[in-house]
Amino acid sequence: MSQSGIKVAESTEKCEGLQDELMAFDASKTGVKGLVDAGIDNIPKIFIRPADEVAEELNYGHSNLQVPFIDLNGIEEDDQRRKIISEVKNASKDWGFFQIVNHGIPQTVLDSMLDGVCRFHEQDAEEKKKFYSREPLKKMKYYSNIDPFRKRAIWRDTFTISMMTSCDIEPDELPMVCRNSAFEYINEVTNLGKTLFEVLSEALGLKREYLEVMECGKGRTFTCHYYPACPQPELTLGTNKHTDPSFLTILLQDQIGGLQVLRDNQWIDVPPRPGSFVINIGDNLQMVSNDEFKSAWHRVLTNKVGPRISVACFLAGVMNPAKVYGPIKVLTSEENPPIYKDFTVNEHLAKFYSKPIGRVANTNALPMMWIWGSHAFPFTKQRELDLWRESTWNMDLLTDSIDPRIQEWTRDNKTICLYGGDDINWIRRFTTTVRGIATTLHVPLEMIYVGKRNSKDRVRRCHEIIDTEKLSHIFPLKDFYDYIWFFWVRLGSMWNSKLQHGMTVETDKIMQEIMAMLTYDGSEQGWAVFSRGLYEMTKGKDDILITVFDNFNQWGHRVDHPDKFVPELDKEISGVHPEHHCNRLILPGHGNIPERVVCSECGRTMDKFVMYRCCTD
Ligand SMILES: O=C(O)CCC(=O)C(=O)O
Ligand SMILES: [Fe+2]
Repeated sequence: MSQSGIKVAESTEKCEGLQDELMAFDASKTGVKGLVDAGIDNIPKIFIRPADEVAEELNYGHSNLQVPFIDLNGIEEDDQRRKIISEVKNASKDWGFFQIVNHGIPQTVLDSMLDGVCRFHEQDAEEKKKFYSREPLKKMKYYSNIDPFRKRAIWRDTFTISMMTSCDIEPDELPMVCRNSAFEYINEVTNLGKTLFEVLSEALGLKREYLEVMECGKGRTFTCHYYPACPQPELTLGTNKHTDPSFLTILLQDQIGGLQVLRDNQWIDVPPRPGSFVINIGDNLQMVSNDEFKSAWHRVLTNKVGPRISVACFLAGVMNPAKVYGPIKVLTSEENPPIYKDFTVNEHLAKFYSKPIGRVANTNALPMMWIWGSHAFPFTKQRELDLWRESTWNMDLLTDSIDPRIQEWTRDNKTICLYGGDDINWIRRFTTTVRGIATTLHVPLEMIYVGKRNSKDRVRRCHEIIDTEKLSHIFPLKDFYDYIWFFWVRLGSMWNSKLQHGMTVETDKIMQEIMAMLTYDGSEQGWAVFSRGLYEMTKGKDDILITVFDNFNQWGHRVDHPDKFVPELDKEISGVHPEHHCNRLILPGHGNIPERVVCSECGRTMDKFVMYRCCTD
């Protein structure tokens, strides 16, 4: 593993000409299952692995060694627990992989989960297509794993239940075909995760609750794979070898087989064993344990028989609000200094998705996905530059698919107001005034609150009040913080992406706008952005907006058509010159920090300070 904690699998084959085919396959939304149902005998080119990758795979040997098999029976009895802890410790150090039985989850729960996943993938294609998506905020999505960051399609379809940023899921959020089985499975495996983290903590010589207190078990994703039988498995081989970007992975596999772990350059089968789970240490646990535990390479071979079904539960740690993890202090010493830098779950995921499987690696693959969604394909530096060239600063770029209502309002050419801050008195005054003016001027206005980063409790209270007093639209109350997080993470990604391409606030208009948004968020004040459809935009802060709207009588008469509202407002806002302003741009300390930044409003070089903060409110 490199210092950044990323393991890299390289291949040199180029794959020009496949992109269109990959895109068409993705657009069909029927996945590999769709191809098999259509009765193909020869697998499409997009699945055929290049010669050098095949050669590389053939370089490894195969061994009949046995993956450690650990019986958890009696885990609460002292003697037995000591034995289990010692077995888990050895397996985690030497292998990073082990299988467990007698974990306490009834066989019926495991069987129903596998059945439910099978039903999901084998349901009517039209029904399944409704879930086809890669949107980060979607809790439930299905996609065929043309892993969008790589260049070859993988012979499998996947359905994920994501609790990366929020903790809970309600049964009615799960698809009908597997609702009860999935809900029960999620709860059982979550508890098993707690038990395993306790054992792993003790295996590291730490207090039983250590890893749980570090919240390693948060940020869960249940990834439900379906590997159809393949007519030519020798041409596609299987999934790329990889390590998991999690703390821990709890995997349930059916009886087909195909999973292998790499040890001393030899592939070793991880055989299906009824009633067992496969447990593997992820990259994050390797890093916080300072290499005491290993995150092992593994892969799944494609098979002539199938379908093979597996469910991987990734326990990835806290993503929102970003939590910084690093080698656990008591596990390091002068003789054993920290091998890894501090990291956030997001940063590590971004690195994971930018591993160069093809020749061209782009460390920005995940941020690109966040900014442009699937348009970012094939995630190269060149594509990133082209996308920036094509982008203009408008509501679409600012909000993308965060909330479908915003897209609808944009299409309907409505005037949209996005506003933020966490001062409820300002919010009350601002929303009431602006709505009153819009009514007077017959401007079709939709206002939506986008809150403030790092102010979860105050923003929650604002949300509740805005909702009760019907001041404006809000993001869905239950998951509001996920939406707010994503809104700001996207803006942060845009900033970093521009910075990496050498663009600066002085020369780049979009960067000025992004910076203005980030400085609004860094201030204690309220702010708002107005746009008419995809056309004009204007924005302003707290006191400037209040001044402009208080003076409405002096300029309102010029708005003789709803389309003139935003341009006239813009003129007014630009005419107000506050006597004093001080902008603050707050960037995360572990990201890309530019040497020099100029204020997007006055052009002066900004002073740089270092801030440490212990909490998010
Ligand atoms: O399907 C499997 O057995 C393993 C899948 C896997 O490695 C993964 O999803 O990361
Ligand atoms: Fe994996």
